This record gives sequence, C-alpha cells and structure tokens, in this order.
Amino acid sequence: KLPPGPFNLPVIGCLHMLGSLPHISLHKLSQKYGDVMYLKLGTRSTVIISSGRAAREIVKLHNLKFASKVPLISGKYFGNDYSGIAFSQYTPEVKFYRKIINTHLLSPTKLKIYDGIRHEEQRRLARSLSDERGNPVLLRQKLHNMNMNVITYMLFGKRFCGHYNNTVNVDGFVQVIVDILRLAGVFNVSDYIPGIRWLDVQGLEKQYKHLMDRVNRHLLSILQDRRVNPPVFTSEEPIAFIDVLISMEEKLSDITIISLLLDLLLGAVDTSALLLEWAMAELFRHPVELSRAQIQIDAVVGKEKLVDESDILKLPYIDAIVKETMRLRSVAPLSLPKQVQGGPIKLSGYTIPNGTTIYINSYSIGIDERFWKDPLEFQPQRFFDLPDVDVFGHNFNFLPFGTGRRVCPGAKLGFDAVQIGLATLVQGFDWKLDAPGNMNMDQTFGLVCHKSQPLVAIPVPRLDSHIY
Ligand code: HEM
Repeated sequence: KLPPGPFNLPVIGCLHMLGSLPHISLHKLSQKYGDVMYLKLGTRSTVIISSGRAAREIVKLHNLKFASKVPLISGKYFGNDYSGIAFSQYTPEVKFYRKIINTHLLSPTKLKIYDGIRHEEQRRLARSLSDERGNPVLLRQKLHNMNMNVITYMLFGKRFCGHYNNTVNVDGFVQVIVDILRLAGVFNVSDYIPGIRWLDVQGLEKQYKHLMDRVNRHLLSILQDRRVNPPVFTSEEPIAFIDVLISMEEKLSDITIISLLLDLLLGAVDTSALLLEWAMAELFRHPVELSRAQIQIDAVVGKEKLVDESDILKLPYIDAIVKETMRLRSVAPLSLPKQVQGGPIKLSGYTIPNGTTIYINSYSIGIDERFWKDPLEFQPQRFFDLPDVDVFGHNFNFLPFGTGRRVCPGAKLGFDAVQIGLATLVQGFDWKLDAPGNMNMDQTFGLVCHKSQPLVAIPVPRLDSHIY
C-alpha cells in the first residue's frame, strides 16, 4: 500500500509540478495529499515527508535504512565519484570519514581551539564595516569572506580571503563554491529520466565538469604543496585538518582527501552567510525586533567592547532571532535526497519499497500550523515559550540541520557563526537601507536557498572607533 499522491504523467511523472521553488510546490501538494506523499519524479519513485511526526517515525524506526544518499549525477562529479561523504551512500567508509571529521575538526574541544580565529574574523568584519561607514555595502560578500576564512584556517591553516575591502576573492574560490551549491540544487532531468542522460538537455554535466576540474586542480595543488612543504608544528598553532588527513594517508587516497575538504567547504561557506543575510533582512522588516535585540546586547555587553562568544548564552533574543530565521527561511529545505536501502520500510501504515527516493521537507515542517502558531509570521519570541526546541535534529518539528545518521556535522560551528555574526552586526551598527521601501524577500532555490536580491545596506557605527 503506497502513500497517496498526485497523478503521475507517463515518463515525467510529477517533474513538471516542481516549478522554480520545489520545496514550496511540494509543500502545497502535501497539504492536499498528506504528510507522507508518494509521487514519481520522472521514473523515480519518491516519497515526500512533510511533518515532524513522520520524520520522527522514519528516523526512530528506520535510521539505517534511511541513511544513504541517492547517487545523483551531480554527486558523481561534486563528490569525485562519491568518494567523500556529502553525496555518498552510507558505507563503512562514510561512517569512518564522519568520525574523523567529528573527532579531529568539529568536536567541542577542537572548536574551542579555533575560538581565537573566529573572534579575529568577527573583528575584521566589524572593522571593515566601520571603515565603510555611510556607504552601501553588499553584506553577503563580506559574510562569505568571513566564513571562508574561518573554515580555510581550520582546514588549511591559512585564510583564503586576505582583504575584506578587496572585491576580488582569491582565485574566485568563494564563487566556485557558491556555483557548485547552486548547480547541485538544480533538479537534473537525467537523474529522473536516465534514458535521456546522453542529451544533457540542461547542459548541467558540462558545467559540473568544468567547475570540478578547477576545484580539483586547486585542492590537489594545495595538498601536494603541503606534502612538499610540511608545516612546522608549534604548540601555539593548531594542527590544520589537511595535515590530520595527510597523516592518515594509508587509509585515505588523495581523491578522498580532496573530496572531504570540498564537502566541508561546501557545507560551511554559503549556509551561515545566507542565513545571516536572511536574518538581517527580517530585522530590517521588523525594526522593533532589531531594537529589542540591540537593547538586550547593550544591557548585557555594554558599548565598551565588541560582543564575543562568551556573551552569547546571555543573549536569548539573538538566539531566538536566529532560530526564527532558520524556521521561516529554511536555507536547505530539501537537502540531498536519501534512498531506502536494505529492504522496504513501513511508514505511517504505508509500505515504502526498497530503492525509493525520500525527501524530508524541512520547510513544510517549519511552518506546520499543528505545531507553530501563526507560522508565517516572524515572531522570535515564540522560542521563549519553547525552551526545549533545539536546532540539532533532536526535535523533529524543527530540522534546519537535518536529522538521523546524516545530520549536519557542522551544526554547532554554523549555528554559533550565525549567532555571533548577527550579534556583531546588531551591536556594532545602526543600519540604513540603500533602497528603502518594501524589502524584496524572493528566494532562489538551490542546495542552499538564498535571497534572490542580495541585501545592500549602509552601516552606521554605534561604538567608539577604537572598539572595532
Ligand atoms: C548554519 C549553517 C548550516 C546549515 C543550515 C547546514 C545545513 C545542513 C543540512 C540540512 C544538511 C543535510 C542533513 C541531512 O541530510 O539530514 C547538512 C549536511 C552537511 N553539512 Fe551542514 N549546515 C550548516 C553548516 C555546516 C558547516 C559549518 C559545515 C562544516 C564545517 C557543514 C558540513 C556539512 C556536511 C559535510 C554535510 C554532509 C553530511 C553527510 O552527508 O553525512 N555544514 N548541512
């Protein structure tokens, strides 16, 4: 017994219904057909999960059978033949790679070691905005650079973006990362109608290949250079993650090493920057919330120093604004699809056959009115009444970082980056809009959904200049 769903056309199934914002189209369909909905995307049997209850059921009862990603064509390129983690099935190797990352890069102890670099990047951001006082600033670019520098320092022991005022990023590397994420989010018709793959009707494979040639060349040359010129380890400098990977080279091929590095760059650079941009856009539309947040920061931190990570626990308003932004502006609403493996599963009374593609729509879950009151309103205070709702995949009514075995390994780093970034922008500056009026909140779909019109705003420093 399959779950209910819309009528499937021959060959294309329901592909034509996805439109330019598939998470919203699928949400609308789920309101008609239910939280567990069956449809065909091309020839691919697909189930869409649109409620926390059903997400909980699949993770609690079928964690292992629901842990593999669908081997998409984009993943073949961007994952170098599925040799990293983000695009791969759930194999013992992937389990091992996740463990290496969790232990040697993203454990609480390791993250603590990088406090200093995060703080320095936050300061650089504040200083560069203060230098540009009174001028319109393209916020997204600065936020990308900040995130890029933090993650490249953790991965390679050096910052990639040297000057915040310089509009050219090193080798356009940020742009390549962003382009990969945009392309990885495009539904490639050949994944769903394999018979026409040779035509590459959307011209996607050509673009995947072009981007990956660049990325692989770049990462491989960093890796080779690192081998030829190994760093001198000192007690002050933390060991970069690339050196940890090199030290495991009997177990990790070069291709695996660069694929893991790429997975981490893809995960870290765009997500937090775009969330922060959405959060600022929401605050510009809700100036009362902005001034409440400012009042709280002034009361807790004062104006004699820049807010730092140790203050964040005392700033529940910032915490609530970030969560509310993640709920309403889910940046990775469908993430990469999973595939049932190891036999059929029972879900909500239906039988889902082995091999079925599964999407959890975290956008639907975030605006489910059975759990969220006035779900389309931006109301950060709602989180004061929901102290147990965390973001890390344990509360199934709120899954901004996914859930289960493939939950985002960088969730803590990403969440903290958005919190401290937001607190800095709110404490450090009053903001004017370059083009006042109704803010355009249109979004563009991708693996990471972003604001279609980048936010341009004018920072007006609120603190004495020596503080920045
Ligand atoms: C606010 C920022 C972030 C958001 C919203 C976010 C969101 C997500 C989501 C929704 C997934 C898919 C989970 C699933 O399939 O169930 C994911 C996976 C992943 N994320 Fe993040 N992420 C963020 C930050 C980061 C950071 C900072 C890193 C790395 C340092 C990272 C690395 C990854 C990786 C490697 C995966 C793939 C995991 C796997 O396939 O096993 N993410 N992320």
